[in-house]
Amino acid sequence: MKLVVDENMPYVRELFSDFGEIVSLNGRHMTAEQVADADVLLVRSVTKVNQALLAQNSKLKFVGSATIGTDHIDHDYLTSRDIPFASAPGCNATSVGEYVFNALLELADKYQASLAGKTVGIVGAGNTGSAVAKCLAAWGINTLLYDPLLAQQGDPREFVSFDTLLAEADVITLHVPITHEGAFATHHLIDATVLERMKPGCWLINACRGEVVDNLALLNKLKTAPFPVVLDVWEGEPKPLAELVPLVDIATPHIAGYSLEGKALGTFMLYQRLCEVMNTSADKSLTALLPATWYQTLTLNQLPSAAELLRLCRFVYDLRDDDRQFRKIHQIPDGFDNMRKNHRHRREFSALALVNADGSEVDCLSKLGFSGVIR
Ligand SMILES: NC(=O)c1ccc[n+]([C@@H]2O[C@H](COP(=O)([O-])OP(=O)(O)OC[C@H]3O[C@@H](n4cnc5c(N)ncnc54)[C@H](O)[C@@H]3O)[C@@H](O)[C@H]2O)c1
Ligand SMILES: O=C(O)[C@H](O)[C@H](O)COP(=O)(O)O
Repeated sequence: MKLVVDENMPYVRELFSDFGEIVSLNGRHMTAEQVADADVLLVRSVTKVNQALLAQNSKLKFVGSATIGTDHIDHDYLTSRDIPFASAPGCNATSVGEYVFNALLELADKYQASLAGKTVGIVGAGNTGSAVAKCLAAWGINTLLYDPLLAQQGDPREFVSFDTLLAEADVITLHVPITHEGAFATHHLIDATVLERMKPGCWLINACRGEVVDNLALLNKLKTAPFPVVLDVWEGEPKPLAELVPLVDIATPHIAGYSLEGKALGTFMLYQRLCEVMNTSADKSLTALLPATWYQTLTLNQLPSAAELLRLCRFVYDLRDDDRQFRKIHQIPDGFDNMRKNHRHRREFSALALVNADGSEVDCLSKLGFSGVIR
C-alpha cells in the first residue's frame, strides 16, 4: 500500500511503516497528482480534502486527519465515495488548555492584574473549552460557559446566554469550530458589534479558528480603543493581517495544540482507526514512543504565588519565545508555515515531574488541575 502523509506528523514511520510505503509531503501544497495513487491519505488541518484533491484517485481506502478541527474536509464528498474517514477529537485539547492558561498568566503579569477576581467566559464547552475550564477551576477562577448546542443536548453543566457572557465576562476565550450555516454559525461570531458590546477592557483570546473573529473589525477596534488580546489563529492563514500583529499582546502561528503529546496522540488515533478499517490488531503503544517524563529540581512553595506559578508555567512552556519569533517572521514568505514546521514541540504538564530543592515532591501540578504523575 502507498500512504501519502503530511510531513508535519510525528511518529508516522514508527506507527504506519507496517502498512506499506510512506510518502511525506508538504500538506499545504499537496496536489491531486501527488495523491492519485495513494491507498491511504493522512493529513493535518492545512490540506483541503475535497473532489479537486481526490478526483484522480480511484483506490483510496482511508482518509485521516490528525486534528480536532475538520473544516478542511469535504465530508459529503468522502461519504459519496464511500471512503472511511477519521479525525482525532480531543487529541490536543490539553495542549490548548495549557496554552490559554499560560496566556492568562502572561496577561495578568503584563497588566499587573489578579486572575482571582476575574470571570472568564468560555465560548464553546467541548474538549478544548473544557480543558481551559479545568485549569481555571483548579485555581478557583470563576468561569461562565456559553454553548447553546450542548445546552440543547441536555449537558448537565450550567450555561449562560451570549448576552450574559458579554455583559459579565472579564475575559472571553473562544473554543468553537468554524461553521458558516445555521442558527449558531461561528464565522465572525466576534464582529464589530460584539466587540462594542464586550465589557470595556475585556480580554479576548482566540485559539480556535481565525475566522471566528472578524480580524479587520478587531484591527479597527484596537486602533481606537486598545484592550488585551491573544491570537493563536488568524483570518487568512498563513498570511495574517500584518497590521494586526503588533497590536495584540500575544501572537502565535496556530500552535496552541502543538504539544508533543497532542500531536502524537493525533497520529496515534489515526493509527488505531486504520487498524480497525484494515481489520488488523493495533499492537503499538503511544507511551512507548513518547520520550520519558523529565525531571527538574525547582524551589517552589507547595501553594505557589501567581509569580511562582508563572515561573513554573514558563519553565514548562515559555509562550513569550513563540510570540517573539512570530513577530519577526510573520511577514516573511512561508514564515508562518516554516515556524510551525520547525516548532520545537513543547511537553504538557503531564510529562513533568518536579521535586523541591530539598528533595520533597511538589504538589502544585495537581493544584493546576493537570493530570499526570508527580514525583
Ligand atoms: N489553535 C489550535 O491549535 C487548535 C487546536 C485544537 C482545536 N482547535 C479548534 O478549536 C475548535 C474546538 O475544538 P474542541 O476540541 O473544543 O471541539 P469540540 O467539538 O469538542 O467542542 C466545540 C464546542 O463548540 C460548540 N459550539 C459550536 N457552535 C457554537 C456557537 N455558535 N457558540 C457556542 N458554542 C458553539 C459545540 O457545541 C461544541 O461543544 C476545533 O474545531 C478547532 O477548529 C484549534
Ligand atoms: O484542529 C486542530 O487540531 C488544530 O487546529 C491543529 O493542531 C492545527 O495544526 P495543523 O493541523 O495545522 O498542523
